[in-house]
Amino acid sequence: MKLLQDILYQVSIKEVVGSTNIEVESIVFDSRKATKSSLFIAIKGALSNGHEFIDQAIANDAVAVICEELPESKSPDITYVLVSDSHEALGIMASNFYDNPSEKLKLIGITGTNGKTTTSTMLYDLLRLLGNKVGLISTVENKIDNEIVPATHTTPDAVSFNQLLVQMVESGCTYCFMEVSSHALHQHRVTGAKFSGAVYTNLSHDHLDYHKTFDAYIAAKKMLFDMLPKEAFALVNLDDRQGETMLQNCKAGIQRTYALKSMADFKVKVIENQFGGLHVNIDGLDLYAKMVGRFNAYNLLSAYATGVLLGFEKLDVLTALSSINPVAGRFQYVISPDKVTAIIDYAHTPDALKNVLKTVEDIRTKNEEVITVVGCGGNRDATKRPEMARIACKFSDRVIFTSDNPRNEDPEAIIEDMIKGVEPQDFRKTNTIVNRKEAIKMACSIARSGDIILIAGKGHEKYQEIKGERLPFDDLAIVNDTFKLLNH
Ligand SMILES: CC(=O)N[C@H]1[C@@H](OP(=O)(O)OP(=O)(O)OC[C@H]2O[C@@H](n3ccc(=O)[nH]c3=O)[C@H](O)[C@@H]2O)O[C@H](CO)[C@@H](O)[C@@H]1O[C@H](C)C(=O)N[C@@H](C)C(=O)N[C@H](CCC(=O)O)C(=O)O
Ligand SMILES: Nc1ncnc2c1ncn2[C@@H]1O[C@H](COP(=O)(O)OP(=O)(O)OP(=O)(O)O)[C@@H](O)[C@H]1O
Ligand SMILES: N[C@H](CCC[C@H](N)C(=O)O)C(=O)O
Ligand SMILES: [Mg+2]
Repeated sequence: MKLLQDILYQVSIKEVVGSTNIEVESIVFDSRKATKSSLFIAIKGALSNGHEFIDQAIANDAVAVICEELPESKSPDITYVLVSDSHEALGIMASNFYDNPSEKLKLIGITGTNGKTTTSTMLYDLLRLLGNKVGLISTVENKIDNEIVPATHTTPDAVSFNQLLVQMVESGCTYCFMEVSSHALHQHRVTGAKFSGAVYTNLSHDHLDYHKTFDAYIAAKKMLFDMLPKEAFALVNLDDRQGETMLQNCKAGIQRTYALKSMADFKVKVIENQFGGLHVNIDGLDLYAKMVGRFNAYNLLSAYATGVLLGFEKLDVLTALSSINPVAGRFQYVISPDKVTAIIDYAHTPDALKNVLKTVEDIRTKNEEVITVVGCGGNRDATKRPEMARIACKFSDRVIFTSDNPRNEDPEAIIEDMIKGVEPQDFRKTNTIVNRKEAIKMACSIARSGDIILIAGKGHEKYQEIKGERLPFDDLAIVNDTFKLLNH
């Protein structure tokens, strides 16, 4: 229970109709979730306009409404607060309503196109190994110390996010590492939170369906750095073109860079990259890590730098990093008795796919074939489809185009979009099998001893989303079953 006037602290208000000296029991942005004494925030969304549900929220006993347009007919017992940006107001109010939980632990945000889950999970594992109670908010799962809370989004909505932080604080967590997606930043899901640090991984082609232009995508990512207070640290990848952009006008008192190629505060050198893992040199010290791929050298380095910026001893950080296991579905591989290697990887952007296939190229002997099974998600950026198909062909000997999560799109139409990117000389390498399970089975059955199969796009996901339904699906389980069946 909280007074509306306290929840409104720091919200930019244009007009108030009614009293703000009223008690609020819950804060909701979905009219269907309004109950007795709820505060309802009307949001103009991608699919519908929450302003059309104000009366429904009131019918469900909401006592106050936050909106960008005042309704023509108002209920006399309801307080209406007019704001210029409901999303922003929701972020600030959710934090106020839950007593600003982000101020009660060290919250570190990780943003960028690729590497967020890997880096935040590494940091969660690292800080636990260093003896702390830690929270994690990620695509794969959320964690309150060692309790798993299933994730629905990469970054939860403002209310769920603050609720998770409250649970972390109550469980004694002193750190929380969280992925901050560009959608979340643009929709102000984390506005109002106090970050102790922010990490930038990289920026490449994704989500142009939502942000429309690359500049708008950059601006969304930069919001995390613009939010940082003076006491915070900002850590950016200087090998990435937008690394320095993130630091422009950033108020964080500690600003540090990391890189493989450029001059930076934190540097890493890759000594060996093999299926067994990475041998790197960080700050003059050797690290043998279980992760595979040069891109993971960036993730290891940013995790190391974050550990050091949080005040931990360099050697302790490196020792802990060497024992951390890779994240599920990120370059996760199985080798059949017949020596066929199948890699399951969450690469669902052109850059990620290129990185993974280049890693395979680095490691392979060239006597074998690389067979890639790949699809693209429906209801997501369609312009990455031809790019991903072109890259798959460029770095593979054979490619099977298939479905990812078609969502509400026609899977065959998605594959047609992909095929537009195939260069004429590469057509002979390609096949289309719309059914993902059949595509994986086919890849396993044509592979000969020594060959490498890459199954890209779905990584850890345990479902396939088709027409609003999430059907059980598991790339890794299908590979294991097929290998068994084939006696490979
Ligand atoms: C495009 C997008 O990001 N949409 C997110 C957004 O929904 P929205 O505000 O656009 O919702 P809407 O359906 O148009 O409804 C507008 C408003 O009317 C309300 N409403 C609606 C119906 C009703 O009867 N009553 C009512 O009050 C809704 O509750 C909402 O407040 O806000 C919702 C609450 O936070 C999210 O669940 C929803 O995520 C959708 C499901 C989604 O798929 N999002 C993906 C793209 C996403 O966010 N992905 C990123 C990761 C991407 C990456 O980095 O790879 C993530 O962070 O997960
Ligand atoms: N630092 C990196 N640079 C480039 N590619 C990477 C990097 N780290 C991981 N990848 C590739 O991107 C894929 C996704 O990695 P990860 O899940 O860590 O990214 P993410 O940013 O969390 O993605 P999402 O936006 O879906 O949450 C991996 O499977 C791998 O192919
Ligand atoms: N967080 C990403 C995940 C994409 C995963 C891929 N399997 C797909 O469905 O496109 C998104 O929502 O765009
Ligand atoms: Mg993620």
